[in-house]
Amino acid sequence: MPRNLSAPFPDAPLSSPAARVLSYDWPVITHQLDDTGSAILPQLLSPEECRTIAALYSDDCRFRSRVVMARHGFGKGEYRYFSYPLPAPIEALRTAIYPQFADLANRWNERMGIDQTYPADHADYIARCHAAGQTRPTPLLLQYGPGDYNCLHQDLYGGLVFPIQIAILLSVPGEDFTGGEFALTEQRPRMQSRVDVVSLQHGDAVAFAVHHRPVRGARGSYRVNMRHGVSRLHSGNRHTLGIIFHDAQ
Ligand SMILES: O=C(O)CCC(=O)C(=O)O
Ligand SMILES: [Fe+2]
Repeated sequence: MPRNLSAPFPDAPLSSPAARVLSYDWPVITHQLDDTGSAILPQLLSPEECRTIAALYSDDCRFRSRVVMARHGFGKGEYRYFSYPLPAPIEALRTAIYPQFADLANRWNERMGIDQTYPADHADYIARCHAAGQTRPTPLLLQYGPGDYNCLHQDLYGGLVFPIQIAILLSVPGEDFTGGEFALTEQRPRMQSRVDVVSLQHGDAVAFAVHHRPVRGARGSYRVNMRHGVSRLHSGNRHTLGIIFHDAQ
């Protein structure tokens, strides 16, 4: 990787985002994710790291594409997909977080009868994605202004799907922006949909189900259909970093 791509992020192993990943209580987080469909990783990024990553938005050479949501009926606001090589801390987070969720992802697929398994290392999973033609990186930066919103959606980019993803709030709620709440919906068979609003603080990550998740019922597990989105911003600007673990076709 050319050195200048990682230049804004001097290596500081003990305080790096990837090292911080190891300090979370993963059994508690994965239990909560399994139980409710989402879990918060408090302060995954420091205020300084949030600002540095949000500022990448205007750096054209970091990205493979830009999507203006209104043009596609996706909402209002825009996002950009990073190109490979990813900025060092984003690559490091993706690599460090994936193994923490791989077991739960395998258990979910088993319970839902989905015939996809996940190796312990992200590099091995990405090699599978690439062999299946899913070669384009999916981590993205999103940018919202006043009145912007993100319609309920699922981040599916081909047949291979890692069932959990994360989004990190890079802006300060109540200060940089108002409104703009992260929302999850759960569509249950023969029942009305349920919504969860996940209140995030600056630097918090939310881990959530991408597509389906299993819910325990009286006769074993049943599958619910998940979507996520962002409610309308009332004022200000909001940036998020999305980390999706499968690559795109
Ligand atoms: O801006 C947000 O909070 C949602 C981002 C999102 O849709 C994603 O990361 O996939
Ligand atoms: Fe998304």
